[in-house]
Amino acid sequence: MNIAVIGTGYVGLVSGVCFSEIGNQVICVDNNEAKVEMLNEGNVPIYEPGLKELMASNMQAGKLSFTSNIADAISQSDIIFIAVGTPSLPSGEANLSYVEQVAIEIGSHIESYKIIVTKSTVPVGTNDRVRELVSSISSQPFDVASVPEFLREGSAVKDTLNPDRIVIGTDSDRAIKSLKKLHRPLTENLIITDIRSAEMIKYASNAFLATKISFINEISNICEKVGADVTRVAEGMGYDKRIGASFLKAGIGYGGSCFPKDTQALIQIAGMVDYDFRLLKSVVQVNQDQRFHVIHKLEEALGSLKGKTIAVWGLAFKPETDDVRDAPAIDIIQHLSDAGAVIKAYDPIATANFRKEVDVASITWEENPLHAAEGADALCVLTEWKEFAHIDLNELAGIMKDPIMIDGRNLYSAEQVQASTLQYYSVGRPGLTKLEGKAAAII
Ligand SMILES: NC(=O)c1ccc[n+]([C@@H]2O[C@H](COP(=O)([O-])OP(=O)(O)OC[C@H]3O[C@@H](n4cnc5c(N)ncnc54)[C@H](O)[C@@H]3O)[C@@H](O)[C@H]2O)c1
Ligand SMILES: O=c1ccn([C@@H]2O[C@H](COP(=O)(O)OP(=O)(O)O[C@H]3O[C@H](CO)[C@@H](O)[C@H](O)[C@H]3O)[C@@H](O)[C@H]2O)c(=O)[nH]1
Repeated sequence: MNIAVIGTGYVGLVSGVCFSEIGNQVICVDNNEAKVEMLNEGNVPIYEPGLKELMASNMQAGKLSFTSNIADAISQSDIIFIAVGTPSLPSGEANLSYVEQVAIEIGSHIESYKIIVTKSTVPVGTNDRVRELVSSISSQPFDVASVPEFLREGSAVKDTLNPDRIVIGTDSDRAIKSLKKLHRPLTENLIITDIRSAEMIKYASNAFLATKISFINEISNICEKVGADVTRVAEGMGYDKRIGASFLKAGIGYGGSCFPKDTQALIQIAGMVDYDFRLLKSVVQVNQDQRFHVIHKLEEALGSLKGKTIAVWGLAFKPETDDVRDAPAIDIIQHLSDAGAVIKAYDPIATANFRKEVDVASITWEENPLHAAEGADALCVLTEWKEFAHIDLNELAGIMKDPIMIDGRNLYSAEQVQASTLQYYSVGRPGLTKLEGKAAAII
């Protein structure tokens, strides 16, 4: 089939590459000409395992190309995917201006029947708006559909080629037939719904996953006070198939370009119809507070942070990505700097992006984790990169001024911690916390 994908962010680029991989002819469009030039040279603007190789082989096979000319892409395609950003407005609502702009451009260039599919995460009613905008400009025949995207950064290619399900929301039999044919090589689990339900499925899924994370983070806070181990609690809960083991890792709260934005947007969507989504508001508040538990633990260990040197390992919002959008590290580092600390930061790949996000004077950007830790009063682990997991904790303790570690991701095992001389603080595992000369704070 002939596909146009508009927007070459995570979703557009990965979807475009994967659609070509399963045998379609794909043109990806972006209005950022520098990005298009880079992509045409075979360079990938994001770090995503496996993407560069797959993109190169499909470009070479003549199945995938990039352009900034939307008219060309539309004329050569049967199905047009809208995959532009829907960032938060200051109110928390989704900013639909990019989606609307694309709808207007499609309306201006459409010359024959097309299926217009929204892949961007959009509030209920947006596909109706796309339909209205296109038909206000053009009298050509078209159908609209909502096919939300569920990929995760860091495993985006794998998720796209092996999805748990594909949701297809449309009111057109013709669109259902084509979209089923397009997606069937990826999975047999195709969920056909009305458009509004499809739009809602995406927000409800992200809000539910965010709720699981805030839930386990609150459990971890209670574990710290009652002397239970949250990792064992999550394991014990996860064997119950009704609960499931995933998204029960306690830590420093969720970040990234989706959960923070989509939870806020769903609160706004509910508010528009006079519904107070109290549960989700609490999820957001718990998540914001959880970021600062790292600071509280540092203060417990060091007292005032003024003039203290704090090493930070990990800036990306999760491992295997260089994306730092709404990374908890942004809030934490800003707070450390405001408290008068000097920061030595290291991330395997996200430093360049992070430097564009924070404007903090008292920070140095280190080339490797041990350089960052050298001479530090304490170390905070904010992203669970694999390269940190294998570091010799005794060697680490030996180069720090004070061997204090706040492990915000529960990266280290009980054995590793107990064999080390670190003064160690975890998330919800108080039995491992070694306070100077005192027994762990277990009630
Ligand atoms: N990032 C993720 O992991 C993820 C996963 C699932 C769903 N989503 C959703 O998918 C959507 C896209 O997210 P993203 O992270 O890929 O976005 P992004 O902001 O990284 O990329 C959007 C791209 O669209 C381009 N663009 C904007 N206006 C355009 C126009 N008029 N014509 C052509 N190109 C245009 C931009 O230049 C940019 O390259 C959002 O709604 C997001 O919520 C994202
Ligand atoms: O048990 C867990 C799982 C995740 N996280 C954090 O949650 C955030 C989001 O992680 P993840 O969901 O793996 O990454 P995203 O790439 O943001 O993917 C989410 O957001 C995308 C955009 O909507 C959706 O497509 C995906 O299905 C959804 O998982 C990160 O900060 C993680 O550190 C935890 O703290 N504990």
